[in-house]
Amino acid sequence: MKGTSALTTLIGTAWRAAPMTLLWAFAAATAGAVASATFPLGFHYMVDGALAHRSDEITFGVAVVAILFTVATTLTTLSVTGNWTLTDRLNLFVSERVALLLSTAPRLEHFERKELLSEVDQLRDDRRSLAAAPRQLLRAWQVAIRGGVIMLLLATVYPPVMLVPLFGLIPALADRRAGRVQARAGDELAPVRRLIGDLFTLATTAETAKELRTYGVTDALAARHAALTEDARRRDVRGAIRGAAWEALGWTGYAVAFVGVIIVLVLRAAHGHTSPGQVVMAVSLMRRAQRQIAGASDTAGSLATAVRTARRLVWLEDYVEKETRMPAAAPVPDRLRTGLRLEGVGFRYAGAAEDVLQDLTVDLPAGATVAIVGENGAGKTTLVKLLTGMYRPTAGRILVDGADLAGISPDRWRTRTTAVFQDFVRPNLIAREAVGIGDLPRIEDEAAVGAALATAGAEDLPARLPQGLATPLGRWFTGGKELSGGQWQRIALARGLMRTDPLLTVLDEPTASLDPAAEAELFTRFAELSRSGRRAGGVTLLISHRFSTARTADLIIVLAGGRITEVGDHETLLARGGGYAELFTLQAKAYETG
Ligand SMILES: Nc1ncnc2c1ncn2[C@@H]1O[C@H](COP(=O)(O)OP(=O)(O)OP(=O)(O)O)[C@@H](O)[C@H]1O
Repeated sequence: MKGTSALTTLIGTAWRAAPMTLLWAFAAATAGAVASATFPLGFHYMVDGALAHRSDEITFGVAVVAILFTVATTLTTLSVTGNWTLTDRLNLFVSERVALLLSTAPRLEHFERKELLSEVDQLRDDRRSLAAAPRQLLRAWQVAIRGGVIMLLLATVYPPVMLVPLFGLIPALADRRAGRVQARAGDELAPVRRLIGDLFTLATTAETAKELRTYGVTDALAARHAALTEDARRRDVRGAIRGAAWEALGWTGYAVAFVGVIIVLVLRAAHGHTSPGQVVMAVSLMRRAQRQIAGASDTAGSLATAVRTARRLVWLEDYVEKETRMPAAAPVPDRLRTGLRLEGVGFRYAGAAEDVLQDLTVDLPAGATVAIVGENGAGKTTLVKLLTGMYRPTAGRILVDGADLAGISPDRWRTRTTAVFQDFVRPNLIAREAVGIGDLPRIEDEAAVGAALATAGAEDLPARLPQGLATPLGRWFTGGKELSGGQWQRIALARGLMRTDPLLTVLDEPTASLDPAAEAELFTRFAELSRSGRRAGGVTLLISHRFSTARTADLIIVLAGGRITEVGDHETLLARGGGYAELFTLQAKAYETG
């Protein structure tokens, strides 16, 4: 689907959203355009009537101007109101569509790859231009009608004058060129603007304020923000000047041609080939023609932005559709029989120079608790992203009971996985919902929410909240209750416990603000749940830097530099005396002496 048919889709949407408004706006725009282009006809009768001392002609001329001018202004005002109603409805539609598409794309690559991110940013910024597209099209329609009527009236004066509107092509083409120059400058600036926005958020958000002040980097951040803004401003101005130069060139060309035509008309009147009234009408019409051309080039510019944005929307629709479409999506098994298997799995982030994971082959047996340990940057979280289906391996495959995960719809796979991440979300919702969104169909189920909180070690939290589970959490609400870091963490854990029969449960260092004993106890609870739920054969995966927790897992995978260096249970790995044994002993000693 191309941009133009995307516009057709939008007009279709406008029709569905507000058919009567669209009809009304169209009718008012058409009648208003005819009336506003025709009223200079009255000047012709007024001037020639006055020169011939004919009062009936003067009266007719005055009536034509008065009636048509009033009709034109009234209809234009009314059609503008209709147009804005239309734009508002479409704006809502397009914003919802963009939000829905971005949030339902099954994988997260579009938030990662720079070229996709720029497309998404531009689409977010320009989405209003799409909503304005039907309004712009109506304006273009009015310009066409006015242009046609003006040409007809000019033909009655002196047919060659009909060519005058064509001179308007010179500035129109120059304006389009200027628009392209500015749009290119805008595209080039998109990444810089994103960075400026990020820096601004960083410098003005409560969550980051603490650390920034501690390290005294606020001034440096402000300086970086100022430097980037200045750079963006300079590039912006340069683009604007280049655009303005093109515009000036075009309009100078038009002015020369316009003055030339007026001289010709005056000479014709002097020789009696044209009446003075017709000259006045023609000059007025030519000025209106000039305004139509300026309006047309504005409309063309806005429509060009709308078409570009429509293409981006269509690209996003296609991208999400392609990502979601699975030729013959394999079903998610009801329960795991053999488990998950990594087979030569490798991964490289888009645009990165090196693989983050290489040749991982390991079995995660059904019902097992598995710990992944490894230094910072070893690739643990990346492996989780692959197992939860957010990203696809760039080499090898992940098997779910022997079936390739790539063949299972990511959405369906995700209904059977649950995860708690290190950088968990702190949703400003009421407490029940902040936990309940872990299993949407049961978001209102207080018993399930209470049970999840209890397993997460926060059974007493509702009693401490002023309105129990109905208490709004966070600072967004007036009267919302802000929680401590540890309390938010328990909420996140409870959220991760809402699903009762996951095939994969991931705990990616969600317990950083708990002490080692509390972390180990929580992991044991998750493991017990997983064992008691062995009917579904789910795998529980824990990422932790604490060996005291990892040791309780059925299977420990040691990752180093993106490769698996050791696999086995705690006893086996300890007996082997390798890297795991060394680090475990070191950590145990540190706890003893600490
Ligand atoms: N979005 C990304 N784009 C490019 N590279 C990334 C991205 N996320 C992570 N990496 C790189 O991948 C490597 C592994 O990162 P990952 O987050 O998987 O490590 P980790 O073992 O979970 O580390 P940690 O223990 O510090 O959380 C790192 O070198 C990191 O720089």
